[in-house]
Amino acid sequence: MIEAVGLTKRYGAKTAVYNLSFQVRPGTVTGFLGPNGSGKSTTMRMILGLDAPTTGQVTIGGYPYRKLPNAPRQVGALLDAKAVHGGRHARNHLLCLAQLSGIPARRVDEVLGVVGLQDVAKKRSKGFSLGMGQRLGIAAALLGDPQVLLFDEPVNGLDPEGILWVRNLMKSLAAEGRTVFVSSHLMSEMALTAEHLIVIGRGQLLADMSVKDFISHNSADFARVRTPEGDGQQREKLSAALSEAGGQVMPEQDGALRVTGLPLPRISDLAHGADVRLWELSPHQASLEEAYMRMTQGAVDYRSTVDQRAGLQQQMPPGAAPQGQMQPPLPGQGQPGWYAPPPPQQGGQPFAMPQPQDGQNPYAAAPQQPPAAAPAPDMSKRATDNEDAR
Ligand SMILES: Nc1ncnc2c1ncn2[C@@H]1O[C@H](COP(=O)(O)OP(=O)(O)OP(=O)(O)O)[C@@H](O)[C@H]1O
Repeated sequence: MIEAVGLTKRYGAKTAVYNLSFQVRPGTVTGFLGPNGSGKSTTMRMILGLDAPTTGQVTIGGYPYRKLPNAPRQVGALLDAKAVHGGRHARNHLLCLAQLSGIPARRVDEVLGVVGLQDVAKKRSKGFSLGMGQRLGIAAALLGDPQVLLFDEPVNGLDPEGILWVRNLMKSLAAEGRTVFVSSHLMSEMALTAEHLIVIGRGQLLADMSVKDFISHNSADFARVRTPEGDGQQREKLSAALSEAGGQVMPEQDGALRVTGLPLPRISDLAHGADVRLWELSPHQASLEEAYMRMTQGAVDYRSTVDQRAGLQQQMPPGAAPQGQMQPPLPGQGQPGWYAPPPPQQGGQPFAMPQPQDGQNPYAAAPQQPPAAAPAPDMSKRATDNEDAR
């Protein structure tokens, strides 16, 4: 098990990680999520003893990495697949690592087979593609047959077959009872790979829960309802009936209505009662990506005054429309990358604020102006992050 307690890392005036406490348990794949620059790599480096915490501690099986007996055989990691001597053959690279840790040479051939590089074992790694480099990095992580594995963006550069292979590999390692901690920006992939999530934003813990709970806490299931095309009157009539019955109705770009707060049979009955024909009535579950974007967009809303979309979202939460009156679509609404505000059960909170662990939550006191101890928001980078989200 990996355990972080009050982990904080400052680089001069920059706080990369602040008061982070979490556990990564064996037997499941734990995903590590957070926007660019949120502190994931810094946290992983501290777990691996490559960076010293400013305060707090992180242990593996009860020991800091540097005090762990026979660490390379207990912990394997892929941090930066490019950190390889490019002039060496893949096999020689692994042989060097194996010799340093007292691992027998036959294990090198085993892991080359596991990652599918046996045919290029005698090729210099500088000629490797991004995906081949990732496979070599994964082979190095597996070399000591460790119980604890950390992977920073393992699917980076892999083709679909490679992504599927990594997914199955992570799951099978966890199923063997190992501790598997993996970061990724690919939400769809994380949803298929991880069972548990640790989400950080600006170096602080935002969520530590199962994928299932994360999605249900940060999104709302909804129904999509479609009336006959070109019949705006029917659509308005249905919208009024649904709103009157307590539903939240939002028009989508393609003319459908997104409804929350009413079960499907009730929507059907209300449509029938209003004499409105339906062309579509379908249930939809929010994706991990949607839940994640809501949470992290919410974090951006909380800080930024430059994100126009944030302002729009705050002005028009779901259900804010007067009863029976349909709001026009928000700019971008219904387009890929548009994410509705958090569901009403979150009480309008922009995101699940981390609870103070030592009474010093830096965001609680002055939400718009973090004190020096807190990770300072990088406004230029945040704007770029939001561009990515769109
Ligand atoms: N050695 C360092 N010196 C100064 N600042 C650093 C150093 N390492 C990281 N940082 C800063 O700490 C913050 C967290 O960086 P980190 O690389 O841990 O984030 P990340 O979540 O891994 O990002 P990404 O998803 O982009 O890989 C960033 O603002 C980064 O610029």
